[in-house]
Amino acid sequence: MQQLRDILYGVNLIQVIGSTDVAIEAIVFDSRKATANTVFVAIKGFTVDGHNYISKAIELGCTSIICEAIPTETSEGVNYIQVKDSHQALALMANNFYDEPSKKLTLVGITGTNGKTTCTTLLHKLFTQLGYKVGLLSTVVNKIGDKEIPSTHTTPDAVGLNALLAQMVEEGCTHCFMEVSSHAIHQHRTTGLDFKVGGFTNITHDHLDYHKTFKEYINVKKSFFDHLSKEAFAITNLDDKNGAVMLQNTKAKKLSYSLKSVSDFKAKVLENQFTGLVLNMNGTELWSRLIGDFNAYNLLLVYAIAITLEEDELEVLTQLSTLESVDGRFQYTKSESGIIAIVDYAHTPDALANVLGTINNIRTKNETVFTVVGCGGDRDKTKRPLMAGIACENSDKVVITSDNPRTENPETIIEEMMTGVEGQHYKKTLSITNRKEAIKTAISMAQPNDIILIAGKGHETYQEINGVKHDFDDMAITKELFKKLDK
Ligand SMILES: CC(=O)N[C@H]1[C@@H](OP(=O)(O)OP(=O)(O)OC[C@H]2O[C@@H](n3ccc(=O)[nH]c3=O)[C@H](O)[C@@H]2O)O[C@H](CO)[C@@H](O)[C@@H]1O[C@H](C)C(=O)N[C@@H](C)C(=O)N[C@H](CCC(=O)O)C(=O)O
Ligand SMILES: Nc1ncnc2c1ncn2[C@@H]1O[C@H](COP(=O)(O)OP(=O)(O)OP(=O)(O)O)[C@@H](O)[C@H]1O
Ligand SMILES: N[C@H](CCC[C@H](N)C(=O)O)C(=O)O
Ligand SMILES: [Mg+2]
Repeated sequence: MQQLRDILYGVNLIQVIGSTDVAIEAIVFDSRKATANTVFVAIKGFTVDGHNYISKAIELGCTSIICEAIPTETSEGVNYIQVKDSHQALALMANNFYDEPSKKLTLVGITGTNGKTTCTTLLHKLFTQLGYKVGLLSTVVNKIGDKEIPSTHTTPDAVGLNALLAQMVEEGCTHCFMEVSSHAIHQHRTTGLDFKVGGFTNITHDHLDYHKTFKEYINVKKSFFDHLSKEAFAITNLDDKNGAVMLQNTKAKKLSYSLKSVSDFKAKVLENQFTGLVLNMNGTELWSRLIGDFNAYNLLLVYAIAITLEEDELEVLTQLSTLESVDGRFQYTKSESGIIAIVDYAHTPDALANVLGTINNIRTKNETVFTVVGCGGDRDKTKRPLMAGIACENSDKVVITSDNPRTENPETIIEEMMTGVEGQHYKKTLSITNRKEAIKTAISMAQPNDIILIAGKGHETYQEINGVKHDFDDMAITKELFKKLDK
């Protein structure tokens, strides 16, 4: 049990009605989880206002409420603490409640539109191989050492986040590598954390449903660096148009990486094939199994962070060259007959164009490029025709199929995708609703050296149809089909 007054340390208080001398067992921000020994933080959300649920929390026995506005009718025996910003209060309280776990390990945060999962996962693998027990907070999975904890968000909520960091500390982790999403920065999920390193990958148009303008999206990402301490390191990508802007107002020690301009950490792509990359990494040759130009940036940022954290350069380079691709991120496999398959999580028009751009960059012009792609149900419908159009423009043959139909009719989704296929592209397009059949068909049509991109589901291990998650793993299915083919 902790005293409420102690966990309010650093929070901008406006007024206290009642007392802060109360023992607290947990912080909750969902009234449904409130009990007698919890403090309920009322948050104005996008769907509802948590302030409307204060009375519900009290009904469940809660006697301490943090809010931005004191209710007009207050209850006897309840402590109301008015704060300027509930989101911020929640994060600072969570930090205090768990005794500032971020200060007890080396916390590294990666932000940017693309590459966060890849870089944090590579860092987790690298530091594990360097002999440390380390934590990972990512879109795909959270990890404490090798122990996996399912992940629901790219960046967990402030309470869950500090709880996981505390668990990492307790279980002996020396470092934690985490993805910092723009939503998380905006919602103060990472406020108050003591980052030792902040890394920036890149920024392109994304999440504009949330951030409204690109300028606002840039400013939100930049505010992560604005809040780093002067003891921290901020590492940016100078090849990104907005890379320098990110560090404009940071107090942290500024570092940069680039493939194209003068910077603290430099790399050059010497070879870029489906078998991997050969890079000149700050003067030393490095072979990597990761594929595509963009992975040169990811490897360079990972290297820069390891060197900044004073790891031995030779050891870092040796271990880096053993790392394999991250699940569902440009993941490569090849049949015995020589058909290449790439599984990638690209589920937006921009990501699909990027992945196909990378494939077309590496291919020699003799092979056929197949794309197997679908779009998720109950999600943005405007992307459907765009993704089909992009698949057709950038590949030789396209199999339009299902992703996670969720509650929608998969055939309707496919029809909507097909509206984006222009007349001259019809003859290269097939539609097969069953995703496994679609992959099988592409494989049956492919010749040795042809390339099949299976896009949209990446690391996902299920296909959600009408509320039921059926086992489904693009890579496992592809390998199984390859095996049958090779028999
Ligand atoms: C848009 C967004 O980020 N929404 C997040 C937000 O939800 P919200 O604002 O809609 O919450 P709300 O339903 O209006 O409720 C407001 C408050 O009232 C409370 N409430 C509600 C009902 C009730 O009976 N009692 C009660 O107390 C809620 O617990 C909440 O505190 O706050 C919730 C609680 O923390 C989050 O779970 C939720 O994430 C949703 C599920 C989500 O999908 N978020 C995505 C967009 C997201 O965060 N993505 C990024 C990465 C994206 C990427 O890079 O691809 C991520 O970091 O995962
Ligand atoms: N540095 C990069 N630049 C551009 N594209 C990248 C980069 N790294 C990975 N990608 C591609 O972008 C997609 C997303 O990669 P990744 O999952 O690492 O990014 P993320 O930032 O974690 O995304 P999310 O917002 O989904 O969490 C993948 O399709 C991958 O192939
Ligand atoms: N986390 C995102 C990714 C979707 C990936 C794609 N496979 C789909 O189901 O649409 C979402 O749920 O919108
Ligand atoms: Mg991610």
